[in-house]
Amino acid sequence: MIDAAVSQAGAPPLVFETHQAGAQHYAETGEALPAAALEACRTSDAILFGAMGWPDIRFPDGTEIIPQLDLRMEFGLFAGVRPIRWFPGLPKVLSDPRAEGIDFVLVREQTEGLFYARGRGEVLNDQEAYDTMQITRAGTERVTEFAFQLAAQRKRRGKAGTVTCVDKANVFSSMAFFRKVFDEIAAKHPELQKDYAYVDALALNMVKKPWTLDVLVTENMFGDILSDLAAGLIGGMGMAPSADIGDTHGLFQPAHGTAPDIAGKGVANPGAMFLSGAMMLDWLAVKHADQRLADAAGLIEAAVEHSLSTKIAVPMEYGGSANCAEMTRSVIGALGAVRKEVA
Ligand SMILES: NC(=O)c1ccc[n+]([C@@H]2O[C@H](COP(=O)([O-])OP(=O)(O)OC[C@H]3O[C@@H](n4cnc5c(N)ncnc54)[C@H](O)[C@@H]3O)[C@@H](O)[C@H]2O)c1
Ligand SMILES: CC(C)[C@H](C(=O)O)[C@@H](O)C(=O)O
Ligand SMILES: [Mg+2]
Repeated sequence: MIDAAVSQAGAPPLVFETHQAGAQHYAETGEALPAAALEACRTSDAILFGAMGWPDIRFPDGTEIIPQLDLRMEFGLFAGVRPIRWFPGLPKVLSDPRAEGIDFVLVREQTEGLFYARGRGEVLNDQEAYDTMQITRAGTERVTEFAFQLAAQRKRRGKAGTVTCVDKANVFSSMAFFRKVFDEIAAKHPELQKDYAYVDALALNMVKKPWTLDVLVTENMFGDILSDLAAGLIGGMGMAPSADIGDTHGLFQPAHGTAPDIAGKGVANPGAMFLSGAMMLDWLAVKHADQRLADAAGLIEAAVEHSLSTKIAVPMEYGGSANCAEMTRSVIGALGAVRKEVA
């Protein structure tokens, strides 16, 4: 898919190197993220990551295999960028016609928050267990600044230019601190708007009036939960891409997991993987100042939309009959059609 789009956009071919990692690889070899794979991630221009978690990440001996969390920490991938957009052909989960205007981006802090507790949690005894939330000034500043930069880009494309701080500042000191730092960063962007929402109320409004949302910035665990809720607004995880962005590295992966309930049947919707690939090309286009890579990203997005809107292939996830291979063929086939439209 990516090769075809890159070629049709007239960009030089990307060089792919494939490495194994994850829970299944660990079960087979005793290694979760081999040194060569980690080194390849470090030295590559970008990391395209499959969904991980086969069928669970926790092994009977207590070992946890979550290479994506390791990579977020290793490369400081602090911004989890999770866009949600409705386009024709996606299920209309909400009956309100304004739901066709759903187009927002969740920016999830990914190096601290409640995930700080990973590997540090304590089960004191059979009655008590603790996990600690960490919010730092540096961590909050960089993710909030990222969210404002993103809102500025979106404003140039006609969006509202509003960043909403999603927290629980009414109860937790750590979250009140998150909001305070958010405010300081917001003050540096007077041309953009800021807003606040408690995470519980935001969850309500994400379902009641998601078309009012633009850019959301939030703590790690809240972002994890809200990004699945958000995907539900467009029919499920199958069109929910994700980009994990740091100062030097970018990792691109669908927001969904390994879908054990349907695994092995060939029925998964590959859309989130395609759109994650498009996010990677967009990011590489900026990194290399090469518009052709952005064009390739645009072709993939347009081909996914064309394939769905013309109902050439309706994924099983949405009650249609197209399996993963058929969806893939349909979207690759649509690349040619959309290129002619663009030309
Ligand atoms: N980014 C990741 O790698 C990631 C994300 C979430 C979960 N996981 C891991 O994946 C495993 C399964 O987790 P889970 O079941 O809670 O979440 P999941 O995202 O794998 O699945 C949730 C639901 O969405 C459906 N679904 C997901 N992707 C789909 C697709 N492409 N097409 C159609 N339907 C799709 C599944 O069938 C399931 O009903 C766990 O080990 C978990 O830790 C990994
Ligand atoms: C699998 C899990 C560790 C991961 C997370 O919690 O970040 C996933 O749910 C995600 O959304 O990327
Ligand atoms: Mg998740």
